[in-house]
Amino acid sequence: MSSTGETEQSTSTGIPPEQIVSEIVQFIDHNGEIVKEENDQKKSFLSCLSERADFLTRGFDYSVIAILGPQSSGKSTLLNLLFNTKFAVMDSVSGRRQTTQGVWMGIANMNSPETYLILDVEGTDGRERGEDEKAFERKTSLFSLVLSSVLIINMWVHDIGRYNAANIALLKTVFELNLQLFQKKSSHKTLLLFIIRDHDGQTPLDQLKTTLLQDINNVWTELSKPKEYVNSKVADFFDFEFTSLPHKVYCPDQFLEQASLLRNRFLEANSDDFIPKKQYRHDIPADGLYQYSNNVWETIKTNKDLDLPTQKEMLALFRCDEFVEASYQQFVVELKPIREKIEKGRIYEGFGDKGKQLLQACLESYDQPASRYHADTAAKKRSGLSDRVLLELRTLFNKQMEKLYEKSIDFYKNLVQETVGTKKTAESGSQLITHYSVWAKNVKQSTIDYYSAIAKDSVVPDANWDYSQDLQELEEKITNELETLKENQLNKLAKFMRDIVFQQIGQPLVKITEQARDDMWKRIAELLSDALSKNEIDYRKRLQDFDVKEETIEDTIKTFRSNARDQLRQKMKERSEFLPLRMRKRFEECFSLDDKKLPRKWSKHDDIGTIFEEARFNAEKLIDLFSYMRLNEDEYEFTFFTYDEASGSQGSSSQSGSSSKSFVPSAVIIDPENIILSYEQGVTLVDKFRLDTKTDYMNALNEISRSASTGGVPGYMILLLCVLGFNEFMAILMNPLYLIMAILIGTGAFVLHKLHLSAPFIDMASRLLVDVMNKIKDVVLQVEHLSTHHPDSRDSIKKKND
Ligand SMILES: Nc1nc2c(ncn2[C@@H]2O[C@H](COP(=O)(O)OP(=O)(O)OP(=O)(O)O)[C@@H](O)[C@H]2O)c(=O)[nH]1
Repeated sequence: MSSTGETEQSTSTGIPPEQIVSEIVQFIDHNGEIVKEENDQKKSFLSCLSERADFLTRGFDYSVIAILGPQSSGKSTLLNLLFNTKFAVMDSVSGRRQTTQGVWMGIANMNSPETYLILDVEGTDGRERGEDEKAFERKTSLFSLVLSSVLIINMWVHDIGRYNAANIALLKTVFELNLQLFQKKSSHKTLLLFIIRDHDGQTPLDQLKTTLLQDINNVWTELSKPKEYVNSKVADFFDFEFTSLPHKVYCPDQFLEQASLLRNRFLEANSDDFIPKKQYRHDIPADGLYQYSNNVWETIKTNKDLDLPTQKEMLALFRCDEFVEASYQQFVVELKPIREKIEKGRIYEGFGDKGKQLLQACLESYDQPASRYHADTAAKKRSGLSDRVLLELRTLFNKQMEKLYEKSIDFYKNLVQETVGTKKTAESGSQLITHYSVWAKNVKQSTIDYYSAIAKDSVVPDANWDYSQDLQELEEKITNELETLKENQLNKLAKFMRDIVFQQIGQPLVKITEQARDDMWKRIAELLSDALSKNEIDYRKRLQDFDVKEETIEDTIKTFRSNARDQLRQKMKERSEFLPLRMRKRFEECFSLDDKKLPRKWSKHDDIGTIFEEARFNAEKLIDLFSYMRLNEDEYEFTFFTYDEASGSQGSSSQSGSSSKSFVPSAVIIDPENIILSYEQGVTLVDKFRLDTKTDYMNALNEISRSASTGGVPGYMILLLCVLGFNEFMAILMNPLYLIMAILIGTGAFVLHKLHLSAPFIDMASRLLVDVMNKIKDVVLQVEHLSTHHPDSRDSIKKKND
């Protein structure tokens, strides 16, 4: 019969077929190979287990029960009855032959809180295997012994007392193998449950039990034991239980009844006669059983020395790696949103605590299954997992720290910005930080505090991550930034103080320069000195706020004074740009206005030359005044430009008027720093000014000559004109042409008079007349000159005139 014979089993158990769960799988096949799904097209133990979460989550809370015994001794029948499994049972009609091949496994389906994994092992003493029988029997027996906590020894009643019977050989094998295992150190006893089949009751069970125990002891005594176990007893390693079942065929009802009673002993954990007590259980977690079974069988198969602790370690290594991976993946998923936030350049607040939480969750999820495995191995793997998680967290921590560094710099910049205002106003220099050194100290501390708080918050507790170097770098950076800012602020303060001084002296300076009195420099020097002294106190106080050394303060004040001088020179240069206008004004005040400050009316009695020269001198004096800065008392009387009466060729000689004086630089050694207008600029000014005033001089002359020529006509001359001109008057009246011309001229004169244009017209006409007269005069003089020096030519002229 094949291994899938199900029909007979379901009927023989008496359990309704629908309640039977057909979860039996071949773990080791007839050839001693572990059944793998892909090879055999059969369901493997692995895939069967993977569908049984209820079993996998049992941890240590399950028992493995295996059955050993002669072939066709009703092992599968019994297992199915006890555990509601569906192991294949031989069809008795087809004869006694091997049904169970290799090792089958199934999970008990008993409607009980207890969980059993049942191993149905190929019968011993079978005809099918032949020569290899002993070897295979040893291997499967060893495999069953390693895995199971309860080992059922199934035996025929008639085999008891027969020392050569198969059951004795089986016991010997089991004991030998057990010693082999115990040499490698074991932890608990295994229960050997003897089930005597076809017990007809003729020999009481107790007697059978005694016989069996005798046999057991004999076998144990005869065993060649390792040194350390020479004096050991079989009871040191095994507990024994004995029970019997009636003949299944002859007494089916009693058989089922007894089987049912036996079944009950697997249901109630609290009952005294409960068979698979906890103390017999192995320390292999349910979820590692498959891997462990695999390892054990592979080791047995290859005839290697079976070292159970090593097997457990190997299992732990394998399983713990799986748990590590599963826990780590879970950690990666939970870390994802945090990672994304940090990688986007944002700060994750409370990173440290969150990290610790994730680490703990990860380790807890690992510990739960891993704690059931080999403790040292599980601990090592746990430590590896912890390191891996911490490394990942550390990478993110480093990124967060980089960002935090940048953020701290921004934080610092914001603090600066808040104090100095917007960039625009800061650049314009209007914003000065008061009490700088105190402020800077606070800003630095706030930035450090900001960094430290988040950094501390980002360290996973107990991770021992150090950020002190970064913090030190930040401190240095902020110190440097503050130094630069301090320089900047000092420069701004210097400018501010300079501006204050010039704001204060600005208006008075304009007034003084406009007045341009001879004591102009004395007044400017006093003005500047007052302003400097007044502001110096404030400046010193402000400098002290910057926590600068005393000598630096002194140097700064010196620079402040010297810069003020420079700026004054600059201001004076600006003021000197209006010099031509001021000179013109000064000249006109003197030349064009009389003593009563009324427009001057030139008469032939006026000494134009002297007045003109005096007016020009007064105006040109301004060039000297504005050309050189005189702030010291001994410099007030100093002249930079002066008149050189002797020289007519150098510098700017007078081109009009009566003066031939030149305007030249003083021979005194001067400080070039104080020069406002250079000599060349002065000469250019003089030249332009003199050219400009030449017209004034000419106009004055013209005005005098005009007034001389336009004096009143005497009355007698008018009477004489009437008497002598009577004929011409009448001729005009009589001649229409003359009359019209006279009317036209008369009308023109009347219109000019009415429009008040007669004076300009006369002025123009008289000028024209004077010009013509002058020209005629020049021609006459030239002719005279020629005639005096060249008589011939005079003769020739005379001749010509003749
Ligand atoms: N005499 C007797 N026969 C039984 C008993 N239990 C089962 N059988 C019969 O014995 C035959 C073999 O039963 P299995 O349960 O297949 O025996 P097995 O030990 O599992 O057989 P293998 O797996 O091949 O070693 C079947 O025909 C059963 O009906 C029993 O208690 N006494």
